[in-house]
Amino acid sequence: MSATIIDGKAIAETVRGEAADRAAALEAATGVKPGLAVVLVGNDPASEVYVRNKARLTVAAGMASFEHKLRANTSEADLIALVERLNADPLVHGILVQMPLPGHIDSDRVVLAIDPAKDVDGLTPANAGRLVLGRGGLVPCTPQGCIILAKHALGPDLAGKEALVIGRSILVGKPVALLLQAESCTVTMAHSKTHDLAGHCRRADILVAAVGRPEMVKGDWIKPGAVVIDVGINRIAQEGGKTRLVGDVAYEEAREVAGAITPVPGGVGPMTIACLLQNTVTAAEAQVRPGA
Ligand SMILES: Nc1nc2c(c(=O)[nH]1)N[C@@H](CN(C=O)c1ccc(C(=O)N[C@@H](CCC(=O)O)C(=O)O)cc1)CN2
Ligand SMILES: [Mg+2]
Repeated sequence: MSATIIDGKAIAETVRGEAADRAAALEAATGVKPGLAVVLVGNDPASEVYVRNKARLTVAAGMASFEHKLRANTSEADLIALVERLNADPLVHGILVQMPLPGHIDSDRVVLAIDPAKDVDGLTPANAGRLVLGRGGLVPCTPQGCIILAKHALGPDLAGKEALVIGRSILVGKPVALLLQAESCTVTMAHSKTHDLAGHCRRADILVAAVGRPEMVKGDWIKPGAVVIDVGINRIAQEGGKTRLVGDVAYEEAREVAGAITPVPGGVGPMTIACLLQNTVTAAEAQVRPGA
């Protein structure tokens, strides 16, 4: 049996369309155009591409985009001063500081400076706390994307499913585990110290791999019919000096066993920006109509 391929590109297009409709409705009703500020420090080539795509898709969704590109040697104090200016700017409803930051900057201190109402990455302690408590707030983008993709494969009710999350990062592993728990899944979090990872994988109806290790999850680790959500984006060298993108799952093997699987590229990645646009509209709506 060959798995259904979950088309993240097409699903992301639909989600971006919904964000564009909500942005247009907000502007028509209030005159306020949602605005997203993206801050990039340094010239990491992958980050430059992501930031460029964020700006392009923000404008395409009818929102305002503000790009701030800072030199790699920008001080932490200057970066925080920019974040504070963006917090106070009424045209900016969402602020995103592209990760990773250069090593001399403490990303925790920078994230802490972001107004939680504008924290469209959902990374501030206030929003992370709300997620733990199940009290709404802005939710990290990639984890939201993972849930949307899982529901495309399984339908809207994930209750009772065995879910395994490999990886415990603040950006993906921890929040996706909380979101799966909120969907009434039975959630296990695996990481580098987990014993018998393959055995845990074989019990999972939903497997989320977010570990950053190319093709680590093998086909024979997967429960037949499981939904596999591959968050990994690993660039590996090929013959002739070329590179190829692969996920954390050995795709060709896994698709023979899984019921549904996300490809890399074209799976989770496009959902990250689509959910960012949704969060930007959500943040703008809340700032324009507080308490609504
Ligand atoms: N502040 C943040 N920094 C980072 C985040 C984030 O959510 N917030 N996530 C990643 C990077 N990222 C967005 O910022 C991102 C990664 C990948 C994609 C994507 O569409 N990937 C494509 C493949 C792209 C390629 O060829 O390299 C895909 O998977 O199809 C979008 C956004 C880390 N930093
Ligand atoms: Mg650092």
